[in-house]
Amino acid sequence: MKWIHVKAVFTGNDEQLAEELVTDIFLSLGLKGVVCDVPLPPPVDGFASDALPRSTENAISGYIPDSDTSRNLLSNIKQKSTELLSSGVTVNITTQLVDQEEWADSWKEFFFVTRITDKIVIKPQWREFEAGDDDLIIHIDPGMAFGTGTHPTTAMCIAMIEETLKPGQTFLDVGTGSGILMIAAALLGVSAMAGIDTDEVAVQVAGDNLEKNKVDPQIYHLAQTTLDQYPDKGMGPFDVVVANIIAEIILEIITDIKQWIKPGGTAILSGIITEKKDSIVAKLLENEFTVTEVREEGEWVAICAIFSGKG
Ligand SMILES: C[S@@+](CC[C@H](N)C(=O)[O-])C[C@H]1O[C@@H](n2cnc3c(N)ncnc32)[C@H](O)[C@@H]1O
Repeated sequence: MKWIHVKAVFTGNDEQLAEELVTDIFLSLGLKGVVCDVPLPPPVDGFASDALPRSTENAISGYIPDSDTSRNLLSNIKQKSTELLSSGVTVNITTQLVDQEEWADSWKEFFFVTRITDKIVIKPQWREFEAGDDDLIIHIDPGMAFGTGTHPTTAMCIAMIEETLKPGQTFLDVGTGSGILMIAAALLGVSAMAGIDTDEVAVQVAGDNLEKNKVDPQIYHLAQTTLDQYPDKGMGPFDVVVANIIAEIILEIITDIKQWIKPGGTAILSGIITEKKDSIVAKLLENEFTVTEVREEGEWVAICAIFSGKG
């Protein structure tokens, strides 16, 4: 099936009002997949700065089916957009014909089979891969959640988990995203694990991915929560606690991690930019952790630390 991709580039003295008015036209006329693409502030701590380029113009886009009625619908969109001139909003509409598959799956062409360590390989569902005898395969569909495994912060976490986690140990993933680190932990023989995220969608996507990877639901618990609110489900304290979140949040939760890690347990902290490394190390030392490794890749730092306190 073919769709018409309709894009409205707009300008206005009050850009927020302009955005609302143009979005309203798209939604009221029933366009599908409406996306707002406006210049945003730079990503926090550079997360995803290497992903898609940030927009330089204000645009709303959406899709209408390519059918007999699409010409009428298009002229309706154009007319309503012209009427916005009286509110000081100028809109320029352009269209492009696309295939349904092209629309739904366009991002997938950028996601390949990726070997993270000698053992662990990440395989998107739609790619072919012939696994070796010792390969551990993570099947992943990130959907709307962070965590394809190709980001250096995730890749460093996976490598550190592989080096740290022993079969039969317990694992906590703070900020689980797509659930990718929990799947790695399951492949490495974890006996029980918990994953939490503040984002409802992430918790849902993580659940789907754990199921796709056939992880036994008896061994894990997922929750939408912060660590300080995490209800004890009888799994903790944990042998290994991972948090791949931005440095500001890691700084805040180190005292909570202390409550959930076993004495002698390992914390793996990632998502830290170089400038924030020293503040994280200092906070760990203040909280009875011994830093055993600082790994760096480009501007990203991952830290491994052993908890030497009583918990
Ligand atoms: C960078 S992603 C990491 C995803 C995945 N663990 C990985 O390594 O690829 C960080 C995740 O942490 C979640 N998050 C942010 N702040 C949080 C908090 N205070 N507590 C728990 N999760 C949080 C976000 O919603 C996001 O899914």
